[in-house]
Amino acid sequence: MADESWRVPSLVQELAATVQEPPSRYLIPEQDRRDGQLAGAEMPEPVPTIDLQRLLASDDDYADEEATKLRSALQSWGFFLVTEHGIESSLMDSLVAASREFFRKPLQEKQAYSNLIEGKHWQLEGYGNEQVYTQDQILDWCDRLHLRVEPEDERNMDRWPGHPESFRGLLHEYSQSCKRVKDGILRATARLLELDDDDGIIGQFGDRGSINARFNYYPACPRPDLVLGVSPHNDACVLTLLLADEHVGGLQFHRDGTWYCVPPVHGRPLLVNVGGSLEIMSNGAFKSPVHRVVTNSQKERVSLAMFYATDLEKQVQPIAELVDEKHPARYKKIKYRDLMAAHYEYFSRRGRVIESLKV
Ligand SMILES: O=C(O)CCC(=O)C(=O)O
Ligand SMILES: [Fe+2]
Repeated sequence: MADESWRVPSLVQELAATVQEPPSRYLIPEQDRRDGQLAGAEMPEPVPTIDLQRLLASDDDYADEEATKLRSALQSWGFFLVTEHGIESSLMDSLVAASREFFRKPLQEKQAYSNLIEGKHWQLEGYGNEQVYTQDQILDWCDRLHLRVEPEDERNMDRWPGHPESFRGLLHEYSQSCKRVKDGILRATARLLELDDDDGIIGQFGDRGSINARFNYYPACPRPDLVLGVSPHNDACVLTLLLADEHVGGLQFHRDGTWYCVPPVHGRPLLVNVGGSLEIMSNGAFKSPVHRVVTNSQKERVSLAMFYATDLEKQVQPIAELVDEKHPARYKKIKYRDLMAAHYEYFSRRGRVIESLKV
């Protein structure tokens, strides 16, 4: 039988502890690292910042002012910070601390939550790496813990770390708190598109809209000039709420041919970005930004992305109210289940599925 061991690379945390140089499978193409390209540029303006309390205020003046900022952020960068989101920073701190504690556990303990069935068949959920499709796929300098949080009855509790003991409760509580933030932003976004308030974008999720939590763990890398923590991609979901590392930067967004660095921010704002599903639903009014993560040689980095997406069986397509003779659909429709599958396959060869859906 053919040797398929390339499908199961080592965990990056183990590599980081043992190698002087990243193995060749992690090295990005020469042309992508020439001239210090990985360093990225400073943003030409501060990261757009939306005050959620003002955005949702009953006082129209405040809300209008914030909505104008939201429109501008959505149309320019496709991402923004949300402050005054109402989530206790102590809850965020505790969850981040619990996830760090998990990643620091001995390998054997973490392997109990592996994303490999019988040590070889990859699945999305659990602790491990990205799916490896081909032998020449360039691998990311990152381990992750991916958990389905909603629908609640589809939680695979055997993949949720039991240690530290607080982990499960904290993730549950955090996901409940994030929902209000996500709903508030989507309502305001629907208003910008002049969609019906009640149905708007939220109505597009279907009965079994999903939340997936992804804890990313980037060990320090001996050669950050040669690898990426996460390869360029845009998220496939509707909206992502990212809790980024407070102290260690690395996230970069692509705009007009330049990579821009997002500096680490204190005070626990959430970084929100438009997912590919929302780009399709808005018929291209809002673009899903391409982003990547670079590593550094000094410090590990941890982030938590919450991906809000539709029911897997739901067709993702331009919202009917936004399409007419003058504004034809600019994207083909696709079932979310198929979009997800294509997303990961395209990602593995550094492509973007959304490009293939443009009419
Ligand atoms: O770690 C980050 O800051 C971003 C991670 C990311 O883009 C993702 O998980 O989709
Ligand atoms: Fe992402």
